[in-house]
Amino acid sequence: MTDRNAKSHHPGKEAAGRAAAELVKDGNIVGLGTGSTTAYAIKALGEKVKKGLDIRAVVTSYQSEMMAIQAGIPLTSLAENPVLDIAIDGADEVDANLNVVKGGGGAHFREKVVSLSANKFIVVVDDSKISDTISMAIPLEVLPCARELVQHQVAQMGGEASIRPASRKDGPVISDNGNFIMDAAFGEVPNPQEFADKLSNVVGIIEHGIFTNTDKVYIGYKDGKIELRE
Ligand SMILES: O=C[C@H](O)[C@H](O)[C@H](O)COP(=O)(O)O
Repeated sequence: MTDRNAKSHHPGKEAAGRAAAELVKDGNIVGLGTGSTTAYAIKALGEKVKKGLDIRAVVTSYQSEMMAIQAGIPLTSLAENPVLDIAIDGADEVDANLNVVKGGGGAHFREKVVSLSANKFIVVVDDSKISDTISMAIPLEVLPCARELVQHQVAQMGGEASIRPASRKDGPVISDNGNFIMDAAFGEVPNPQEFADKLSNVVGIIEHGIFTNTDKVYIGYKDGKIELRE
């Protein structure tokens, strides 16, 4: 997993984020994901809004809310706009069939709600996120009182779920929705759709980090070049 607190400029992430921002059209309602790569898309959209682009955005976290406000992007909600034209978001791992794993920042629940509300779901990553097959531990948002039950059910599926420790406080990472974030290691996940369905049946998991609804992925490289997969 990348260093989430790294503040240094990342040309690959910037190239991918800016490329996705180019897809946004005047009048669009836009879903804004969370994380360091989406941050570049939010910045680029803010620059376009200052030049007259008329959009409204639905955020996926306190982080993207703060970034959008700072960038001057007008906000709306799914209550007011249940169907979004486009959602742009980062990912932690992308497989050869554009299945992605998200939730390295614990925001995948609202990110999934927003991505499934959008007509187009665009993923932005740097090339370090690409792999043939999903193999990272899958982030889970878990109801706190169900943590032991979730660990037990994940073990029955052949995995091992652990509570994600917070880095600047004692105890677990608490999501923006007030739940625990756990990470479940299963090794390689060769059939993400089937596996996602199984995880959705685990009682106590509010949402898992496997997304199978990606339309396009922009991959940014260190030299600023971009690759589009769709
Ligand atoms: O929970 C966090 C989100 O799913 C992020 O979009 C994902 O972790 C990728 O973040 P980054 O672009 O910072 O690597």
